[in-house]
Amino acid sequence: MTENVIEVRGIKNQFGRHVVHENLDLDLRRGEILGVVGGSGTGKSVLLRTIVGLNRPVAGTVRVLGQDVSKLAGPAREALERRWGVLFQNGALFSSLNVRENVEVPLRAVPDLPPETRSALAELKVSMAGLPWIANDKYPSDLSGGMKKRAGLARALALDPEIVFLDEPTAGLDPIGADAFDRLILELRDSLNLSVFMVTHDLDTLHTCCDRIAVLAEKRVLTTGTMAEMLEVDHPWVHEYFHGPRARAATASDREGKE
Ligand SMILES: Nc1ncnc2c1ncn2[C@@H]1O[C@H](COP(=O)(O)OP(=O)(O)OP(=O)(O)O)[C@@H](O)[C@H]1O
Repeated sequence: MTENVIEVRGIKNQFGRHVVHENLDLDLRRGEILGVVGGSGTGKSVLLRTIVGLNRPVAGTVRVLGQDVSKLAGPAREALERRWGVLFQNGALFSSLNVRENVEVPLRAVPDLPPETRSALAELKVSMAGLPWIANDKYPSDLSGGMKKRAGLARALALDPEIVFLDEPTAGLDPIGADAFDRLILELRDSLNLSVFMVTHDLDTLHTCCDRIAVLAEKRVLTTGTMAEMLEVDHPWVHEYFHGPRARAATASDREGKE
């Protein structure tokens, strides 16, 4: 049986009187790339933040790698956090640090790691994220959007995580850059045995990368399944999303790519 690395059960998120999630359930299976989609404001980012413990839900539980996130504190909590990496939407790099130093930030939590080893490990992750050697010494302001994403990804990979969270990784990238990023995610998943939770609006990414898709609507995960299964879902938003003009273009380009 496939092991779940994330189990979200009965989550409720509410800000003031605004209920964002109610009774939301979701699983991430080990080794899969799960694409999380939904209309603007359906709470995709809030869900990601809830799973990594940056947002405390009003009700429900989140288990990551078998542990209840809300019940952990101190060193146990830090130990669990070291088993995942997050790429936030804009890369969330420290502007005063160069790329190598940004990637070194999570590595500073590792006790007794000599500075030269830390630096070498950071450079390895930078290269795994597909950046050239010279990028190590560049500051975020000198990087293109695609390079910033890759630097953010290198930092997410710094501690050899089992799970990677990606918040709209291809947003703002041109189609060629987005396609290259999709392929990088696939390669890294395969070579590092990652499980990937990816919030995305990008239909090409869903086609190229995702094993399963979860649709957020009506305050919960309305449905999950493969792309083929999504095409059969009889719900107005899901139908419009997966059968609309952009979906047709993505399907066509996917087919061309495979010919
Ligand atoms: N800290 C907060 N305080 C109050 N409201 C919040 C907070 N965080 C999120 N929200 C609200 O929760 C809702 C969901 O936000 P979220 O950013 O998760 O949506 P999303 O699905 O990721 O949207 P988009 O696709 O536009 O990025 C929005 O209405 C947002 O205003």
